[in-house]
Amino acid sequence: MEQELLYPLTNKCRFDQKLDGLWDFEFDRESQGLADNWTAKLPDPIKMPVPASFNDFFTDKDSREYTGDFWYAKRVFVPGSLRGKLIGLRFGAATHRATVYVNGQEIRSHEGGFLPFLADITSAVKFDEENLVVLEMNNELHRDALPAGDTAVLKNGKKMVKPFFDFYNYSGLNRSVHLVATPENHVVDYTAVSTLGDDLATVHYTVTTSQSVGSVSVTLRDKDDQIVATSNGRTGDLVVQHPQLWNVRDAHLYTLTIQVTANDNLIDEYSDEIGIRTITIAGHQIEVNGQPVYLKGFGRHEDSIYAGRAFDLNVEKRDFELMKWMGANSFRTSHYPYDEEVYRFADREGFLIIDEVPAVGFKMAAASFLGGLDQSFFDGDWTEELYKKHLDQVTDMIHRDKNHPSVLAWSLFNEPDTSSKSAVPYFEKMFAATKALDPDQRPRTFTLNEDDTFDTSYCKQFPDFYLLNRYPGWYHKWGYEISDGEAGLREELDKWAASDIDKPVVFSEYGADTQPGLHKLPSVMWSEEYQIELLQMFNRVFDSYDFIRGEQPWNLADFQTVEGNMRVNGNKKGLFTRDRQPKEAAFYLRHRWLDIDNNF
Ligand SMILES: CCC[C@@H]1NC[C@@H](O)[C@H](O)[C@H]1C(=O)O
Repeated sequence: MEQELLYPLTNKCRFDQKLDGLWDFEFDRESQGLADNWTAKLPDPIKMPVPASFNDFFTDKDSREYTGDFWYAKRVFVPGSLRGKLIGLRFGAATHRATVYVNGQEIRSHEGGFLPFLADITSAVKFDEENLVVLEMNNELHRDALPAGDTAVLKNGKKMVKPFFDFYNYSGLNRSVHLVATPENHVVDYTAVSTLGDDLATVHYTVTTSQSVGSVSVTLRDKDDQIVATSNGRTGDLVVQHPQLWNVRDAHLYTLTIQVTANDNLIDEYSDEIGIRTITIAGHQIEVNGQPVYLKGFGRHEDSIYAGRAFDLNVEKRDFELMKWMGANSFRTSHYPYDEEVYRFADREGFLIIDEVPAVGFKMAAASFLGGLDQSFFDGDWTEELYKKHLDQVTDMIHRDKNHPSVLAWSLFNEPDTSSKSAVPYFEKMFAATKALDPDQRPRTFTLNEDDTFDTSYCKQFPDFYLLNRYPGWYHKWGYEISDGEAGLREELDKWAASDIDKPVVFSEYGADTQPGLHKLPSVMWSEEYQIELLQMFNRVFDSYDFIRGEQPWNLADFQTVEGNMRVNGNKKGLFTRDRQPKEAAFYLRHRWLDIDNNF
């Protein structure tokens, strides 16, 4: 669990320099790099862009599919002007695990390929000189790690990942690396939680500093840079008269500035943009500022050609333009926390985010889809170690993202195996352990997959609202049989309706693989016509039940997966192609969504 996850910035007290660009890179096929002193020098490196996944740059399959240890290295100049400060390297994401060395000194390790971590290199750094930064990394999948899978050893001795999930195991330094410097006495973390009154709002804040000395003052400014509230102390209330509330697709942000002073000297300063809003679940309604919202959006992936799972500001900008064009207002960070810039986009644009940890593949049926066993996942002897890593990553996700107004809820699993009783103790522990992590107490949930229905899931008691992944018309009752698929879906929803459950239901996945340009009259599966017919079927169902409070088809865009006889160079359920151009269904769904008010 990380102590310092604040987003880096440069100001009078702090220094932040992105180390994007070409790093040295080398596969360590024999896992001998450490023994052969690669921490001092990579023997025969190539150049590798950062941020980027290494996989798709290569033209040979051994490199693209490489599984095992690999190393990055870069010489980093640290200016002498930073003397007296804490010097760090902040990694946005190192997938899936890394150990950091500076000038040959081991600094720290980190497990978890989708969340940031800070390496304090103060003791190893040389000022006004180049410093050798080296990372030893590994991208193997294991059942006791997130995301879950296996790593097989082929007869030729090469390793190969067997994901229990449906996205490609893109690996590397997928997000930016920052050289950062902060004062020894600095702001480590803050929280800001809003409550609303009659034409006023109260932002209750807490500030954590690395040392107990020094005074803390907090100022809130509006978009015109006018001070609207101030307070002193490491905890307190900022009372805002006539607040401009953050709303869905009507975002208003304030700048919160924290200053640490001692003897009238400014020691540290940290600023961030926050939104004043509340999130509540009221019966079967999801409410923002006490107003019901209806979620229109997507499951997504951080995925694009060339750099794989790398965060790419250009792709993110295009994705938001597409989602706004569609009339969307939300998305799920399927199936892992995304780059921090994504949440800042959503804060500015007024999008709601269901923030998800990579607790994906916790289901042996998914593994059997890829040749695994058929036992219940939570019976495995790996669950104790898995739970530790799972809780660690939920904790860091909430710690990192808790101050974003866009974050609506936390998704603690994607499609876990809850149709076995052995899942219940694991869920009991996880939901109990995470209850108090979010100062804003946002709802917690997980997605129920195809096999985990109203009748078969043993874990319906845990989530604050339900996310349903349902695939009639694709994975079963497909083609001309889709009418039976609709009937079966309605039968299940009739049971939800007849039950005493009064919580919102959001459809978080449904869709059909569609080859762009494939047309058939009448339709056949994979044709653009069929994708529309399937969406029409789901929309008829959604419009029949008032407790359905959101629709997020799978997926915004086509994305890369492992090879398989059910994948045509990746998953094609996108409403847009992988290069972000619309399929016919995008126009159909846009027409529907532009007619549905955000507060419907
Ligand atoms: C029946 C499970 C569906 C599955 N759900 C998780 C996503 O990550 C996959 O891409 C999606 C699919 O197979 O299209």
